[in-house]
Amino acid sequence: MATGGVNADLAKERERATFDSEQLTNFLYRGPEKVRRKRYLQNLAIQDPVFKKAPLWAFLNREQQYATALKKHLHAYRRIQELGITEPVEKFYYREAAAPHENSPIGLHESMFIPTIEKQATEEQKRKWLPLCHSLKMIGTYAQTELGHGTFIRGLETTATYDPVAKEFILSTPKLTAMKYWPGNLGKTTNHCLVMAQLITKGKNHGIHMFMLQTRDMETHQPLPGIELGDIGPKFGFFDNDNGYMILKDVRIPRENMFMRYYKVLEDGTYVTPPGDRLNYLSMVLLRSAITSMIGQHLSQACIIAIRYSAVRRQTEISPGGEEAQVLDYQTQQYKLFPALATSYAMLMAGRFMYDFYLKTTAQIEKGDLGTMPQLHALSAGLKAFSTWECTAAIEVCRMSCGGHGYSHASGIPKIYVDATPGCTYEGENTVMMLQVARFLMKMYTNLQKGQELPSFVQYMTKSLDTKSCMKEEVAPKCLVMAYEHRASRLIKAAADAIQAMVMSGSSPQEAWNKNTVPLTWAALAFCHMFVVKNFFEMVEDAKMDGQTKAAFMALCKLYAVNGVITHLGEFIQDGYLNNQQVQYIQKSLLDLLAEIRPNAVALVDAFDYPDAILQSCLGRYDGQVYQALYDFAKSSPLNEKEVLDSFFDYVKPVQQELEAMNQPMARL
Ligand SMILES: CCCCC/C=C\C/C=C\C/C=C\C/C=C\CCCC(=O)SCCNC(=O)CCNC(=O)[C@H](O)C(C)(C)COP(=O)(O)OP(=O)(O)OC[C@H]1O[C@@H](n2cnc3c(N)ncnc32)[C@H](O)[C@@H]1OP(=O)(O)O
Ligand SMILES: Cc1cc2nc3c(=O)[nH]c(=O)nc-3n(C[C@H](O)[C@H](O)[C@H](O)COP(=O)(O)OP(=O)(O)OC[C@H]3O[C@@H](n4cnc5c(N)ncnc54)[C@H](O)[C@@H]3O)c2cc1C
Repeated sequence: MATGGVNADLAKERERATFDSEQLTNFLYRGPEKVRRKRYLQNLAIQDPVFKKAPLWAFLNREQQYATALKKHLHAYRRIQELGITEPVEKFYYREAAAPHENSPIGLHESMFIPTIEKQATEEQKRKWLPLCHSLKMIGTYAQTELGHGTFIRGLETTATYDPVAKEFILSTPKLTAMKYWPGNLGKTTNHCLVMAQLITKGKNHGIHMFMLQTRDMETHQPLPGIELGDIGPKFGFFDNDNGYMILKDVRIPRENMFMRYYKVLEDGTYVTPPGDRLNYLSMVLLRSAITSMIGQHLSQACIIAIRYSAVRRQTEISPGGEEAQVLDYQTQQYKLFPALATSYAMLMAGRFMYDFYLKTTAQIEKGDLGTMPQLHALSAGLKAFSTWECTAAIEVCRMSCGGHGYSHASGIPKIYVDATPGCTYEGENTVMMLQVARFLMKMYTNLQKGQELPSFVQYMTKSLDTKSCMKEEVAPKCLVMAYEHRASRLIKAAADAIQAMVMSGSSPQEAWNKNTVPLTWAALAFCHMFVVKNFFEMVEDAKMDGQTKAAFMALCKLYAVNGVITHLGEFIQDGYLNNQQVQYIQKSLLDLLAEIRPNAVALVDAFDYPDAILQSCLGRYDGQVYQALYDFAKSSPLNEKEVLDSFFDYVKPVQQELEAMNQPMARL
């Protein structure tokens, strides 16, 4: 039954593209040399027999999924050291190819535990802990969230009480709600964690601080005395990770286990005031800064799968007796998939900006300049929330656009979705993050009213904005960006005015804030949306690539902006900024852009450059041989190992016999 070769429709798609997808790949990965290196590292992992031989996660139970993910990620960790790979992005390429769609049980060790030691520990602490971390003698995680509190971290209830006689902290879980609950890999994998706890010294509570806690014996891996911990059970996704719970019964740790780079408790219990507020929130900021790119990649994978499949899938004769159309030719299918594709590129660009901004700002913080921390916090919180909301919604659109096959794990999309969607919750629940952005924007608005200078990315607020759009029949990027600026400014002003009016008429600032959190999130969302649109246009304009590639890229960028206006039309027209005629221009532009992107759709997803071995999708295969792959997937289902299952004899047969007996004429008498 094997067909072989590249599916004819998909081959045609690649021939008709107006640009060379390799050019866009080079731009996405920052140059041809980096693309070569990425492919080299990915191939090394793909060819490694340890990874190659492992069974597909979809056919394993949870315990097996955990064990396989652990085995693969530990092997990858060792190989990365052997190969001398040190760049974070290169480690990422290798790991992603080594264990595609499998979340690392030592992921938080690498993404939060080690970076926190590097950034928040003293030189002495680093000397002691980092070598043990690198050799995996110490495997750690980030234990902050509790059963009762995840968002409001000032309300955490775990305590760290200093005993100046023993020169130790006593870590305690005073009540049920204070139990640590959710930290990744806390349950079974790790033997250490960073604990966030209320610091109490000399009878005074100084708020939450970070402590290093050993949870398990480093040889036997048994929990240490006074520590109860375990796995929290199966979840919506992240099956392969042991998110954990932990109860601390007066566990003593040495004074030196408090993270003391910025915060200090002296031997006699004196608390030394830190150089700035919220420096111990920096580990969260790191992950938030990385999430926008990460979620953009999740969506890009879903787009490859859905778009390649839509080019192969034929359904319904367009005219009676005629050929069935490729579903990608339906305008409605394009309206589902091309905005999703544009969103993935938009987020990859926003993620690129965000991570560079993080590196720049943290370099300043390292030098003691904390001035840009509020901007870093606002941008990382806002882009994390905006990107995870947009991308997870779009992944689900991609899944449904594959019809029934999208619902099967054979498509690969359900797993992408369940592992992406907690990004809306972890590292700061999205609504809460949007309200942090709003807090920053309100402050900027007040500063503006006082005539103060604003940071560059909110300077558009200082422009006296036109009341009418410059939009013409030829929908120009400049007018689109101005429309987004106008909408954001208007919504920021509306929220600020509403709060100010309530305060003027006697409400407290808190009351006025709490009665306006919905308009505040509208303002924050509009700000983030504008930021992403503007950044996308700027990055496309600055991109060094040939004219045809740039034109194809620009069409996507315009579609992202145009589609956003249509989706949020009410907010763009509420004050008459856009008139009926201009809205019609934008609607027409949307349809024109769908048609313009159509011939390039497959090339635009090929540019993401994901090998089949990473995608692991029967529908997203490069060769388009989806039907053979679906058949092979079905055949490999463990339910097919036996022709007749034991459950047939255990359950079906006895009930059949009982029913037969009940339905005998004699039995009814
Ligand atoms: C080596 C590279 C590795 C890179 C990694 C790469 C890839 C890995 C990526 C992903 C890994 C994949 C999977 C991992 C899977 C899961 C990991 C999940 C881990 C977690 O899930 S781990 C727990 C996270 N859990 C939270 O995320 C809690 C959210 N909750 C909060 O975060 C706070 O509770 C908040 C903000 C709601 C309120 O905090 P609050 O009550 O203290 O503050 P308040 O609202 O009163 O504001 C007072 C003043 O503080 C300012 N302020 C606040 N935060 C700031 C900050 N961060 N920086 C600077 N300023 C800040 C305000 O702006 C304001 O400023 P002002 O006064 O000037 O207005
Ligand atoms: C897969 C996964 C991995 C995780 N890994 C870790 C980890 O490694 N370490 C760790 O410490 N934690 C971890 N967490 C926990 C995670 O960080 C928290 O769940 C998250 O911060 C949200 O907090 P919460 O659960 O308390 O939500 P809640 O705050 O209880 O949210 C519930 C609802 O209340 C709303 N809400 C709450 N406060 C406000 C407010 N002030 N204003 C308006 N609305 C509000 C929210 O918008 C939401 O709709 C993980 C969670 C998941 C799902």
